[in-house]
Amino acid sequence: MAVEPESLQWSLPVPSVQELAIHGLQTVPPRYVRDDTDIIITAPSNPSFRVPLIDMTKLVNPGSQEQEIQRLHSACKEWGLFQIINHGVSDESLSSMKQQVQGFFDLPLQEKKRWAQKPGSLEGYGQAFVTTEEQKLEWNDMIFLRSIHPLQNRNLDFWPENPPEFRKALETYSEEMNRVAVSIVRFIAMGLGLDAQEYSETYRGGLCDMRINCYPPCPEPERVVGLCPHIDISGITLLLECGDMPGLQVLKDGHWVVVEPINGALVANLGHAMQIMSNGIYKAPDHRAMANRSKQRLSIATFCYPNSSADIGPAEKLIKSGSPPLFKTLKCEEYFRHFFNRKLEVSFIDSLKT
Ligand SMILES: O=C(O)CCC(=O)C(=O)O
Ligand SMILES: [Fe+2]
Repeated sequence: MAVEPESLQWSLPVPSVQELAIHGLQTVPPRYVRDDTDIIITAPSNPSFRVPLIDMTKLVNPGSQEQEIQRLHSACKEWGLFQIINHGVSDESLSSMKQQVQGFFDLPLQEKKRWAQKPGSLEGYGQAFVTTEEQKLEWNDMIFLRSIHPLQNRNLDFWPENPPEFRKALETYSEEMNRVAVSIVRFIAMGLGLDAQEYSETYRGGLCDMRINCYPPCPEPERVVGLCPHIDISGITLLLECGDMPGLQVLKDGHWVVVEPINGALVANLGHAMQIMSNGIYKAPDHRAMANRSKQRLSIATFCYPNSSADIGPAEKLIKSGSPPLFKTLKCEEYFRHFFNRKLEVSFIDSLKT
C-alpha cells in the first residue's frame, strides 16, 4: 500500500492529465468522473449576476475615488470577486508571463518532471491535495510555488529553468502582483473605514504563493471538474487568464456564474485572511474551474498575504465599533500550520471562529 501523506503539504503522485488528453481519449477514466457536480450555470444576462469591474484609474483619481471605493466595497461584500482593469502592470510583463507558462506546459513530460513535487512538499509540478488512492481527481495539472515574493525565501529547486526566460518573467511578475495587492488593500481598507496606510503596508513585504493551472481539453467536460469548489486562504488572489477560454466560475447567491476572461484585466478574489480581517463584513467566495472540450486553458493564480510578522485577525477598529470578533487572531505562521495540518473534510474557516 502506498504511504499516505501526513498533512496537506504533500500530495500522492498521479498521472499527468495533459498526457491523458494527448492520447486522444474518447471517455474519461473513472477516477475523474464526478456524479455530484452541480453544473447549473447562470447566464450573465441578469444584471445582478454581472461580475463587478473595478477601474484602478478611478480609484486613484481624486474626482472619481469616492464612488469607485464604494463600488469596490460593494463588490467585496456581495461577490468577494471582481475584475480589475488599468492596474498598472505592463502588457509586456503580462504577456511574457503567459508565454513562459505556455512554453513550460508545451515541454515534453520528462522535462516538466525535472521540477516535479517531491514527497513532503506541495511545491513543484504535479497535483495538489491528493491524499488517498481512492480520491477522485481533478482535470488539472499544476505548478505550485511558495513564496514567489519576497524573493529571498523562494526555493529555486521548483522554479522551472526551461523555458530559459521563465524565472526572470516570474520574478518581475511577482513584484508586480505584490504592488497590485498593496494598492487594492489600500482601497479596501478605505472602504472599510480603516487606516489605509497601515493595512496596505502589511502587504508590502507580503508573502505571495503561486499556482499555475493547466486544464487540458477534455472529451467529456460535463463529467469532470477542473478544480473543485474551494475558497482561497489568501488575503487576496490575483488571477491572470492566459487566453480567452472561460473556465472560472464563482458562486453567487446559490448560482455558479462564469467569469468571462477580459484581455488585460486581472481577476481579484478575496480569501479567508481578508474575510477574517473584515470581521465577516466581506466573504471569501467559493469558486471552481470547469474543463472544456476544445481548448487547453491556462491560468496563473497569485495568492497574496500580509507579511509574516503581521497577525491574521479581525481589524481592531471593526470590533470596537460594536461587533464582537467573529474569528480568532493567529500569527501568519500559525495560520498556515493550521491550514496544512487540518483534515481535508474540516472547514478551515469554521475552525477559526471564536
Ligand atoms: O483556474 C482558475 O480559474 C481558478 C484557479 C484557482 O481558483 C486557484 O488556483 O486557486
Ligand atoms: Fe482558488
